[in-house]
Parts: sequence; C-alpha cells; structure tokens
Amino acid sequence: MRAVHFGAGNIGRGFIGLLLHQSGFHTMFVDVNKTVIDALNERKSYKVTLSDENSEQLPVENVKGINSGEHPDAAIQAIADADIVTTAVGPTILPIIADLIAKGLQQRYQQNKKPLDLIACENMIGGSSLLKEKVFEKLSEAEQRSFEALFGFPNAAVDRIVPNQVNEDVLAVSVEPYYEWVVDESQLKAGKLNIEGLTYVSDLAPYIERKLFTVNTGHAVVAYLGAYLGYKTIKEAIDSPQVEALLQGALEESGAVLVEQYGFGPEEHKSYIQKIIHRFKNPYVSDEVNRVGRAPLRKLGPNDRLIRPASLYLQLLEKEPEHLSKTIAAALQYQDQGDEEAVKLQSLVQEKGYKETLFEVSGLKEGDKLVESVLKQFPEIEKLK
Ligand SMILES: NC(=O)c1ccc[n+]([C@@H]2O[C@H](COP(=O)([O-])OP(=O)(O)OC[C@H]3O[C@@H](n4cnc5c(N)ncnc54)[C@H](O)[C@@H]3O)[C@@H](O)[C@H]2O)c1
Ligand SMILES: O=P(O)(O)OC[C@@H](O)[C@@H](O)[C@H](O)[C@H](O)CO
Repeated sequence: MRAVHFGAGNIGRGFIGLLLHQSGFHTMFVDVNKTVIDALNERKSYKVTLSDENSEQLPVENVKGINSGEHPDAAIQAIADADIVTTAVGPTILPIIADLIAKGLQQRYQQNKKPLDLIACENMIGGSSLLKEKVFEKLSEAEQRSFEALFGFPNAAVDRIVPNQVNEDVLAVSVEPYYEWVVDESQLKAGKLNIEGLTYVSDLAPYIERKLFTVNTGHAVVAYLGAYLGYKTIKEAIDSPQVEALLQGALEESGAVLVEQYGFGPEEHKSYIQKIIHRFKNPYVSDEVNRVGRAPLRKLGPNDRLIRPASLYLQLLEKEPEHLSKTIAAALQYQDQGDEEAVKLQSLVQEKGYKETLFEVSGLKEGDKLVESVLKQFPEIEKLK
C-alpha cells in the first residue's frame, strides 16, 4: 500500500509516518524542506523515540521524499498512484498545497479513476473540508462533479505532543507515547483502511472539539500566560502554581461547554482534563512556549481554541469565562520576533490598540460580552507579575 504524506515535520514523521509504517505502508513524504527530503531519500528510514522512562526507539522504514518545490510532477504522479493521502503542514499551508493536489487528482482521474481519501491531520475544525474547498476551486465544474463521487476528504482529529526537535539527526523525532487519530467515516470514498491506531467514527464533532478545546485550549493557556510571565518552556510555566491554577480554571470553563454541548459525563470529562494536564507535565518532553504559542492570529480566530469555547461559555452558561478571557488578554500581548503572525499581531496592536485588534482577529464585534470580559482581564493579569 502506498501513502503520500504532505509535511515531513514533527507530526508527519513522528506520528502519521510511524503509524503508516506500522500498518505496512510505503510512505512518500512531500515537503519543501530540502535537507529533510534529501535525508529521507538517502536513508529511506528514521527512528521515532517515545519520551518516557524507557526511551523506546521505533524504526520507520520504506520511506522516501519528494521536494515539491523542485519536482512538482513527481508529487502529482505520487498522488495519482496513492492508496491514501494525508497532510500535516499547518492550517495556513493547506491552500498552498491545494494546487498540487488538484493536479494530482486530475492525473489520477485520467490514468486510473480509482477512489481516494485525503485526510488533513491539522489542529482545526474541518481541516479536510477546507482542503477540499481549496482543491475544488482549482477544478472545472465538470471535474468537480466527477471528483465528488471518487475523492473523499474526511475530517480528522489528531493528538500527540511532538515538540520541536533538537536532535543532531535531522530525521530522528521524539514524541510523547500517547496518541489519538480519529477520522470521520461518513466522508470516506475509498473505504476504511487498516491503519493501526486510526479510529473511524460516524460523528467527529465531539472528538475534534473535545481535543481542540481541552488539549489545545489548555496548551494555549500555558503558552500565552507562561510567555506573559516570562517562562520559556511549557515545563517551567506549568510548574508555576499560578499558571497551573489558570489552566485548571480555563479547562473547567471549556469543559462546561463540552459537557453541555456533547453530553460527556462530568466525571468522565474531569478525568480527561486530568489526563491532559498529566501529559503536559511529562518530564521527558521538552516543549517550548514559542512552539505552543505559534501563529497567534490563527489561535485567536473565531473557531479556534480560545474564542470559540469562551463565546460558547458566555452563551450556554451565561457566565464570564474569566480564565479563558485572561488567556485571550495574554495572547493579545504575545511577542515572538521569529513568528510572522506574532509580529503582525503586535503591529496591529501598535496601530489600532487591543480592542480593535481583537475585533479584527477574532470576528467579535462591539457589544459582544466577550470583548468586555477580555478587556477587564488586562489589569487583572498584570497583578500576576
Ligand atoms: N506537533 C504537535 O504536537 C502537533 C500535534 C497534533 C497536530 N499538529 C498539527 O500538525 C500540523 C503540523 O504541525 P507540526 O508540529 O508537524 O509542524 P512542523 O513545522 O514540524 O511540520 C510542518 C511541515 O510542513 C512542511 N511544509 C511547509 N510548507 C509546505 C508546502 N508548501 N508543501 C509541503 N510541505 C510543507 C514544513 O517544511 C514542515 O516540514 C499542524 O496543523 C499542527 O497543528 C501538531
Ligand atoms: O499545532 P498548533 O500550533 O495548532 O498548537 C500547538 C500545540 O498546542 C499542538 O501542536 C499540540 O502539541 C498538539 O495538538 C497535541 O496533540
């Protein structure tokens, strides 16, 4: 079986590539990072280390790479021949790879007309749907009609903490042992594949929202309030009792929304939260505040990990989401000169102030209760310093 995976980064190599190998696939990574692609083609294998007391090393074999900047035609042919296509490039890159994927599907349609599923493994609601929308924009109406029946874009939720790598070996990757990969079976066109560790479900919404609004909301609390208080790593930040209390409070707020919306048992959800906090504290994982806080414009978006649970909390619980609002206030002050979105955020703040910036990035409007709630927390978080 042949897999094509876009994005040979942390999740690509450390999670999706590993599971595909363990399920017998030959994986072709498509990336624009020449160093990584050259190394994949030279060695055709790499190692994943599980970050716990045993540091078990798992081999990943039968892998190759295509540098899509240099050899787009090879990537197009690989899509035409694939049994599955996956991505882990980041939500903002999906529109960029859509052109190549559209050409790959056109070639496939000409050459073999075999059904195919394409799964975006990104931290967002509706990642594969966005990819489909961007791919379909490149097609004629007639192609859209034919491709609709053959090519599925099932949404997915992926969970595994893979920090930025500091290994000398450019391919080696250390990952937390825990993982979860859930795919919406209702959107499949080629049918279920036997991939170890992948769970198909008929309704993805509870899974993706529980993951995004617990793991990623919690991570954002630690990163943005941690950065605000001067911490550099997730471990340093979460070791601070102040940050841990804010994390717990924010996850109770997003948890109340999840319990209300999806009917998770309150006790079951409490233990899910504790499991996530335990994962954040894994002493064998060294993660940086800058990685977890990366791309703050995306993370302050209307459907992302902060604004959506905070807005729903106000709407459904009719109370102020004090801890989420504190995190949004800290996120608006987040600085990282090496992060394009953080630089843009701070130049918006300079130009327009916090309130207008919040309107622009989050879609909130004058009169929305969340805006007042966030503004109220600026002086409150200052007291934490
Ligand atoms: N790291 C984690 O803990 C984690 C966990 C779950 C989900 N995710 C999600 O997985 C996705 C990838 O995250 P990551 O941490 O692996 O990031 P990463 O930066 O390590 O990997 C992204 C890869 O995409 C490649 N890329 C960029 N532009 C490209 C293009 N035009 N064509 C092909 N490849 C391109 C990059 O070179 C890089 O190798 C994100 O959506 C992230 O939210 C990450
Ligand atoms: O990948 P992002 O930028 O959406 O979010 C940063 C982290 O919260 C994220 O990568 C987590 O480590 C991951 O989602 C755990 O499954």
